[in-house]
Amino acid sequence: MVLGVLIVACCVVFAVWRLVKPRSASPPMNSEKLVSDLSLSCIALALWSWFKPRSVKSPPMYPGWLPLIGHGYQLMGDERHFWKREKRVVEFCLQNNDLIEMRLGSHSLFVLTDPEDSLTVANNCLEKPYIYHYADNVYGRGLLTTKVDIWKTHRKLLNPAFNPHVLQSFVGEYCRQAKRLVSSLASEAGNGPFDIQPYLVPNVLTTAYRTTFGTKVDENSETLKIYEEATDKILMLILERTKYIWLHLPFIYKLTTSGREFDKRAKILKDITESVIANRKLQLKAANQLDKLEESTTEGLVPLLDRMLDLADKQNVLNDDDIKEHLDTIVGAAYDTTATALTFILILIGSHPDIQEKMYQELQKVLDDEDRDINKHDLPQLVYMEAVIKETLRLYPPAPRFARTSNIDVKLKNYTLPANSTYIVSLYGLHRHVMWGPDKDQFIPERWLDPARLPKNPNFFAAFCLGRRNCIGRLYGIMAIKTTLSYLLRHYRILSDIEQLELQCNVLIRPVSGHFISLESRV
Ligand code: HEM
Repeated sequence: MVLGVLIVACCVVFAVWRLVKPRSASPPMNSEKLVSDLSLSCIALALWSWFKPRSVKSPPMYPGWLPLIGHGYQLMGDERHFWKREKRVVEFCLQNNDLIEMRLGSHSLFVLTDPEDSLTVANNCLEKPYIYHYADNVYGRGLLTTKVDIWKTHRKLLNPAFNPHVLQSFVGEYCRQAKRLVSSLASEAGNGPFDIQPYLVPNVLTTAYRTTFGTKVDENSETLKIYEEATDKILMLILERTKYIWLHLPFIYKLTTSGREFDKRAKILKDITESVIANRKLQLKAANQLDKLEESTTEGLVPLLDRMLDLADKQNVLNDDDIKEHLDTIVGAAYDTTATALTFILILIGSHPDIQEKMYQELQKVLDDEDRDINKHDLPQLVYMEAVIKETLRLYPPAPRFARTSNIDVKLKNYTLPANSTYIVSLYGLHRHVMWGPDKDQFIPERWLDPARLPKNPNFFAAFCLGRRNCIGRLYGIMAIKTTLSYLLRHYRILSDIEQLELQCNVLIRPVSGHFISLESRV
């Protein structure tokens, strides 16, 4: 170790001296020298990262790390490869006392699957690490990525916009979109397996867009398509940047095609959202509606944009940029997660006809066998359906991990982790932990109806994240999913085969293809 430190120190001193030594009397530096200096610096860095002293009591290191790049090279490849790799890391973590170390470049990442340690990290490390800030010029001020001091104030301001009373006013919109989905799927019924994701994504996006922006947009609208494509591409580019460490440096990223593409797509989102905000302001001003907002009943849909404009108007707390980035974050965080959750639910109930039948019977009972719209009173009564949703999200949490950082050391059960590291809590791993019992890998919705079959702490169901910085849209998501499922189940029998399920991961995990879902008309 001492030898290592000495070698590194000598190399660094030599490299620095060669780079900075006065050259007035010497000939101009030629490219050969420059290359040799740079190579020397790289070797020094490599040696440093190789010999860098690890604390005596460090968690086990995931196998295969290399100097300079750490484990970065293992993440390269397509989205299937990425998920296979992540799953292997999680399995290694579960087998090694639920805490391991990895390196991205020379930066330490600690992967956790221990329930108590995960909760400690979730509650005490509220700051998001640098990888989240790759999204800064799109979502920077939004709740998901913003700095913790801003987050604390803004989360308090926005929490009321997601309370049950407000969300109940969205049920009419959830129904409208669910009915549209049912009719657009009619052509697939009885025609064998098909990919359902392309139906679900624009449908849920329309719901999210309308409840957030309030504009009358339908799912075939050109704006919505452009918005969806831009959001999709942005999420893909963020993941690409995370995987390839040379793209981490902002000045290099700016020069790449990906960097330019990112800026282009960010501008598209910005232009769409800014114009929606400006139009809405004009409309509301003309109708003098901001004043009437507080009197609004649960029946009328008051979009989140109006609530934010109201906050800006009355309390002068949010400016237009804040509002824009909050809205884009909410739509971005809402639609793909919810559509992916729905896809997994359909695959699972399509593979378990008995469970699907129980859901259908419960639904018919709640609706008194009537062919009527779902309302806000029906949703809480769909208890078995909620168990199915939770059990699906336990086995396949669409966002399979979250990351945090802290500028102070973090004390866990068996280790104290150094400040400024990145902590990755694997929600997928947490949900496959032995605390769920010997049947942890099986799909058993009934476990949610029997507290004895659940972990003692209900927070260990973490599909919507853990601790204080959890998902603000949890209830929104569950209500939208329940409404959509209610309409689908009443019209169709779903068939699928879980054995064929293969996963891939960009930011979310999702089926490689939804080709194995088929529908049979119930009427
Ligand atoms: C099944 C659906 C959903 C799942 C599985 C889900 C999951 C999550 C997870 C795991 C996080 C933490 C992410 C992180 O820290 O990296 C999160 C945060 C967030 N989600 Fe969701 N989400 C869902 C639906 C929604 C919906 C419908 C909305 C909005 C309408 C939403 C808005 C947000 C926002 C704004 C955050 C950031 C919260 C903060 O930091 O204060 N999500 N979600």
